[in-house]
Amino acid sequence: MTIVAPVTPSSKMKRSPACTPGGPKVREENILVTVRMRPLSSKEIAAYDLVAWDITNHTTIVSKNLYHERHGGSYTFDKVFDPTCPTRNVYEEGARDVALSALGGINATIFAYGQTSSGKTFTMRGVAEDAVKDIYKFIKLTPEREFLLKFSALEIYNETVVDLLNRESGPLRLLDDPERGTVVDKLIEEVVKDDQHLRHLISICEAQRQIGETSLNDRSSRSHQIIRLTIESSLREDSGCVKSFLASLNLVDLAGSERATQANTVGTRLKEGSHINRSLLTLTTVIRKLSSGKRSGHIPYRDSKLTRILQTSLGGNARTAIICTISPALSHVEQSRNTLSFATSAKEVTNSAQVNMVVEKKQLVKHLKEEVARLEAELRSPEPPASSSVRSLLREKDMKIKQMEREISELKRQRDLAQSQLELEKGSHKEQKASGHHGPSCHAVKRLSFSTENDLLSQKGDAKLKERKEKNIGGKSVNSTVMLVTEIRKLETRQRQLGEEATRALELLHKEVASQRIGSHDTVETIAKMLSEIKAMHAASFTPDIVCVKDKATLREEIARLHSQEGDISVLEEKLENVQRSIENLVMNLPACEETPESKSKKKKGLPFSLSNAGNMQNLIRSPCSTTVSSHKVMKHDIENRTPEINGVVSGADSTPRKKRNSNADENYGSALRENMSAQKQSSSINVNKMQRMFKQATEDHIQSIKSYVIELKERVAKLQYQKQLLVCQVLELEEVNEASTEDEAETVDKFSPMPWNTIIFEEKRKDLIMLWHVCHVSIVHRTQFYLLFRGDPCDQIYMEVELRRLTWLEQHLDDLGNASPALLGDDPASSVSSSIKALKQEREYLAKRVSSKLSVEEREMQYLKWEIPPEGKQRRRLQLVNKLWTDPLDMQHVKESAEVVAKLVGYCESSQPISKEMFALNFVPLSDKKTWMGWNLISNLLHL
Ligand SMILES: Nc1ncnc2c1ncn2[C@@H]1O[C@H](COP(=O)(O)OP(=O)(O)OP(=O)(O)O)[C@@H](O)[C@H]1O
Repeated sequence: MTIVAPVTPSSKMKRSPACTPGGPKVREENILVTVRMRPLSSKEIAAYDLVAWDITNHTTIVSKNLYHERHGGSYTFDKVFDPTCPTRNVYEEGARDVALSALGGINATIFAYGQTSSGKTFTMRGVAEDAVKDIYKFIKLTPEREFLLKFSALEIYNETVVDLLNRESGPLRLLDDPERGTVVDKLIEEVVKDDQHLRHLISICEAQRQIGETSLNDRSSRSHQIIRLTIESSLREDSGCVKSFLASLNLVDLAGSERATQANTVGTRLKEGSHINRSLLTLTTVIRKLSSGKRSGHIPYRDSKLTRILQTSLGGNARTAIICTISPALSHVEQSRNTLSFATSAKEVTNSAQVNMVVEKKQLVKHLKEEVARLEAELRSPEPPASSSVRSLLREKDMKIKQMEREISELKRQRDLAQSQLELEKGSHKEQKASGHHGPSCHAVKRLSFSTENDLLSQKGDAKLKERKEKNIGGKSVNSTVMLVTEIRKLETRQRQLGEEATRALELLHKEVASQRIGSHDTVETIAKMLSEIKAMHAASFTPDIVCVKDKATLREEIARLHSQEGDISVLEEKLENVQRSIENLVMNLPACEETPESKSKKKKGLPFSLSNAGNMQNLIRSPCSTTVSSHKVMKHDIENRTPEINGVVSGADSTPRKKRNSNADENYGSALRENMSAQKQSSSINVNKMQRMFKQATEDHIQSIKSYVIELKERVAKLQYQKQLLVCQVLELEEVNEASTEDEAETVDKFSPMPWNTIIFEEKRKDLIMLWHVCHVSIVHRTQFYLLFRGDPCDQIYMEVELRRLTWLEQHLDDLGNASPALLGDDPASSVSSSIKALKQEREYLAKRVSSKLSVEEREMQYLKWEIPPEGKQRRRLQLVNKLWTDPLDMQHVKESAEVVAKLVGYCESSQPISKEMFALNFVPLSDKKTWMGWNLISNLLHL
């Protein structure tokens, strides 16, 4: 067989290869998806199992639809291999092209996906063997290149990464490398000597891998295995090429998805199964998301170690082939269907593979040395290598440079001339000024402002002299301006040819002309500057009513500003309190006098914030109302309650009238006091009552004015505080959003961050929940009720989120317990995973007892048939039935049907009182009504571990 450079079948190419600027070619293509169906196993034959699938052609597989009510459908892939097909064919048509891409610098990944015992390991073993053969054949056929192969292998067992070449190194960490993506820390890489060595390394890994016996597979792989071959190749030394191809080939044998009941797993196997299913669920989710074109959205690569390590191979810089393996047996038809639907999604995923090039330092140094030597030799040789055309080109350039230099020096000369003329002119202006004559601009100003003076001058018979002088001065000015303008024109025509030097000269001349024409240029500039400063000051002193928040930085600045104002605010508040106290004192100490009912009501109305009305004041101060509205209210209030003569004085809310009003009030107050004193001193002919009224009036007015000022200030304080609160809230919200979007260890936060609720998100979250229920061995009654109650209504979101949070915590908790040493578990036997399983077992037994009472004979028979419960078996049929419920978290049909059966058994469907969603409220307190909610005791036991 001849090995040719790997190519992508043209049918698979989505786009013609694009050229990355300065980089390698990028090609976007779909994942290559093939399906392999193994023969019926001896066990299946012995159990008279039937073949449930037909392979109608090389690309299509169809369900035989033996259960007419549920099964059916046909699936098309890049290739479908029947049970008679040898692995060599599977490799050639489903993996070789991709595998050999690694030799040309393109990352490649081949993985086998399928149910347990479907033939993944069987297939991958053959694929690895064939790939090794082909790689070494290719190397042999490419003598011009030098190849360096490095081998590494790992397994992911119960979410722990282990080095298969060095098991003793313990669990390995995953690191994020900005360039290389996820990297397995301290994973050993062994340089491969030859094909025999490579085969040997692969066999070591096989021997090291976690294998366990399940009822479905005597040698079931309990871990995901990734064999990585890094291939670097460069042209041999004498070629002078410094770049090498560098790529990895990943051969991935996934652990199989399994139904706990079918695989009859308990204890360790069950825990393994949970982890396997979890990571496969993440893989499925990643593939589903990538296939639905949601590449820009969040792809949960980080939810499992498997997807983290394979990230590049899933929608990234790699070519990928997936071989999906299925069992032909009818007893596994649901799992096969799941595999096929995974394969269907995978077909839609596109990768953007590119050729990865590296520069070998050693080769680069060698290449540079050679280059230097060559140049040195050229220099030493008597005849310059440049051709005659190059020489003439150089001469031409030299001439041009010289010509430009000449032009520049000419321009410089002209500029100097213009400058010296200007100097001269300036000097003559000064002289004229000193001798009492005015320059043109000054003269013009004088003409405008003091035309009478000129009239006088002409009247004095000095007109001729003046005219001559004017002509002389003005003429000189005009001449020099014209000359300068001409210079500018000249320069402008040459400007295009002469770069910077001309531009600078031109600018200079422009300035000079400008200063000649506008004598007050500087003044204008100063004024403009002042204006802008004034504007800036205005803007700075203006505090916006509504703070426009654009980003977090703006917010932080705003908060800092408010913080800095806080000191002022507290001082202000203190002052306000003092003022308020003074006001209250004043009110208390008002001189006693007879009060008419009218004046009483006036007083009451006019003092809204006296002690008796303090509550009112609080309300006004706390509310974030608009200043204008409340101020307006107050002012209106003031005006309403002011005596006519004082109203006449007070006309507005600004400080000037206020001062005026205050001083008026002071005067009134003072005069009243004086009058009062003199009244006491003098005779009783003066009306004391009238005096007292005047005195009171003046005092009240004084108080009112202070009060309205105080109210205004307090409102401003309240408004500032409200603004600050608002900003702090906004910053917190922004920070939450930021944290949620950070793809880091805080992935869990992201998982629970609120996002727009739609059916797809609901379905995804529900799938996560179902898996978590399974992994945490949650009561199946609880699962049923939750499943049936929450069907995607937007208001269900909170319940889903809370349930997810709880279960994630619980899963973690159970995980920790699982990893803890017996000593750490303490004496309480209930604090373990096994107690949860036991509780679930008890629940199943309890439900099994209800099968006879809750299902009619016909219903029972139907269910037995549907759930494939044989008439005879070790266990009672009803327990067998219940044991089959809620056992496959990946199969949504199974979940739905399980929920329906459990609902019947607990009488959920009959219940006249619908279960309220609030019972799933934010705590796990067991409900007293066991009839409605019988699952709580079990789940609460679990959660109170
Ligand atoms: N195409 C095939 N032809 C013949 N026998 C096969 C084929 N595929 C698988 N088998 C046999 O089926 C059994 C299970 O296969 P294998 O161990 O490869 O399954 P698996 O999918 O890797 O299972 P697990 O996920 O449990 O590791 C093995 O005995 C294997 O030899």
